[in-house]
Amino acid sequence: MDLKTLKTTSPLVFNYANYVTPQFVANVVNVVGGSPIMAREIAEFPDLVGVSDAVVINTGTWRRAELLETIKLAQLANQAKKVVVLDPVAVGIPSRSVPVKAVMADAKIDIIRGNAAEIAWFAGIDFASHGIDATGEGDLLMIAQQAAKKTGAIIAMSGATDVVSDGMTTQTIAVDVPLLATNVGTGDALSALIGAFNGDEVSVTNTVRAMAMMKLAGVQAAKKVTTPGYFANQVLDELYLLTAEALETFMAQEVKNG
Ligand SMILES: Nc1ncnc2c1ncn2[C@@H]1O[C@H](COP(=O)(O)OP(=O)(O)OP(=O)(O)O)[C@@H](O)[C@H]1O
Ligand SMILES: Cc1ncsc1CCO
Ligand SMILES: [Mg+2]
Repeated sequence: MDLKTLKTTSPLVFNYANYVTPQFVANVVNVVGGSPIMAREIAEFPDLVGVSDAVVINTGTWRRAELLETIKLAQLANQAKKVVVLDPVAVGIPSRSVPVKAVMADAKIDIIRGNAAEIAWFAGIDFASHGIDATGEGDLLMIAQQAAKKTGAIIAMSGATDVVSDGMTTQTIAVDVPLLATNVGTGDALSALIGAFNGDEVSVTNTVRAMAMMKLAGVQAAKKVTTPGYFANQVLDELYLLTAEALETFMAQEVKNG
């Protein structure tokens, strides 16, 4: 959906969130006009999936005791034909790949959003990382395309250059806003935003819209503040203020076909 539709229909985004950043994630969905809800109780999943437009599964603080529940959530979303976004935090660390492998084996993931190192793991390509951060260099377009082909999911790779690919169509946004990487949770929030924009239809364009929105909010915020604490709040304000017209103009200028 476009931003106008998002603001009028307010897609409900069910975040199976990590316990580090849920407040920021919920606020990002809220300020753009969506509606966030968080939950971990399996007894609630059928009801919550039923009323949701998107389900976003973040494995950042997974627990083995909750693994079957996580799989069940993805399956319920599949059955209800709700878009499923996976945020595979630090999946390159072997213990962190356990929930990702399990969910992908038993359910269909529509969109995977991660940094370059996380996406490279799906492509089977080495890429340096340090905990939750990507630190290496590589052929980003090729990595995103490979990951899309191997998983069958739309890949949303974030970083100084954002890359979105379904294996056939690949689009990039090469706009460097280093402050965007200073706030822990910007990526988690971006995954939720991707869920919101894909709530009516899963597509590369809707995924690029979400990536462009976060990037443009970062560009605008960086014009006003220069330190991380204020920046995180300014990003929320810019997301709140952004119009559908400004977003489409930014996309026309900055989204390139790869
Ligand atoms: N160096 C950078 N320059 C510009 N934008 C960046 C940069 N690094 C990240 N971003 C932007 O920050 C947002 C989050 O992407 P990032 O790759 O940092 O996710 P992440 O590593 O999963 O973050 P987190 O784990 O903190 O949630 C995206 O909108 C991305 O475009
Ligand atoms: C710091 C951190 N640790 C697990 S999840 C998370 C938030 C980044 O995704
Ligand atoms: Mg992350």
